[in-house]
Amino acid sequence: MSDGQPSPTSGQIVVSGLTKQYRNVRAVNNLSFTVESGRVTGFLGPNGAGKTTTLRMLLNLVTPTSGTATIGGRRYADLPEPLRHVGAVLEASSAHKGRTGLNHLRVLCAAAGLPRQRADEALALVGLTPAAKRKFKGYSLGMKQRLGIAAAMLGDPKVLILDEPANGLDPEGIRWMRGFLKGLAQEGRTILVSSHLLSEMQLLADDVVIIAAGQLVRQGPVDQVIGSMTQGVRVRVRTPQAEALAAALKDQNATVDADGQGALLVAGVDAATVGRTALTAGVELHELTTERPDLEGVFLELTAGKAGIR
Ligand SMILES: Nc1ncnc2c1ncn2[C@@H]1O[C@H](COP(=O)(O)OP(=O)(O)OP(=O)(O)O)[C@@H](O)[C@H]1O
Repeated sequence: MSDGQPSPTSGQIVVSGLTKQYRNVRAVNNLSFTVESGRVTGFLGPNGAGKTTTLRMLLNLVTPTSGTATIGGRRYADLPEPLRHVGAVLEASSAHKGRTGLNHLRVLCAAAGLPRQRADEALALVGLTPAAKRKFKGYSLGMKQRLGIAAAMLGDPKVLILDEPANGLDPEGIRWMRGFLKGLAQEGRTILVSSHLLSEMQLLADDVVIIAAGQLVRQGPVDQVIGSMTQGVRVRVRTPQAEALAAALKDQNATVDADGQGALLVAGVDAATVGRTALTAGVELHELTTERPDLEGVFLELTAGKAGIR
């Protein structure tokens, strides 16, 4: 759009100054972030950080104490036909035990005024067609998760919001989920996924929003968030003249450790400085690599001291 405003059909999520005060706990505290279309955004935080409360406010299931949360510029409550805009899976799907997966979805279609064939289409989308006529009580946890996603996809929404969708899934289920969500993002949809499985987020998410104790800690593309961390960044260097190089680097106030496999790990200076120091000292280099911490390390560092139990 030329004026830069999100249109009602856009899938941009904007959370602005969002706060939820329960009697004794400020579950969410002046939280602001944006989630863009065409990307998978990981919503991360330790237990009790306020992720579920934020998602519930986004979906009008919890009333904010202050602040706003909008999807395509509108609050969820103001969306016409919200199921056609936003699909959500907040907990493992529940359905009438004796009902088949297909019938469960048909009931939801009828209630939402959606065409009946959307039930078959949504089942096919999540690969559950072979189990369409089986009763829900016989579904595995993975199948229940897929059925929950099928229900969220009934309205062919532009925005999909999932709370811990990988919980309880086996590696094959997690792999399927990753491919499925990435595919939806490639179609231009907005995918917001909460998780505490950081290693999974590193494989799945394009962007991350990290919160702790109800507040924003960091937001941005996964690579940038990891790259912005200076602590934990080290330079791995291999040289036949380790002692000479270590001495020259220590003169630059770098910290130098042996990695036990014949290389040096240098902290406190960047790779360019290590290379220049080696050149000046007449030291031959066989390897010079910058090592960044993974998302797990970044997450622990960013949320350190912000206890999850409040
Ligand atoms: N209805 C409620 N009444 C009182 N306190 C609540 C309520 N819902 C959540 N809280 C508190 O708000 C804080 C945030 O909870 P929330 O469930 O949003 O966190 P979370 O990040 O989703 O955690 P988890 O990863 O453990 O699910 C917690 O301290 C929780 O105990």
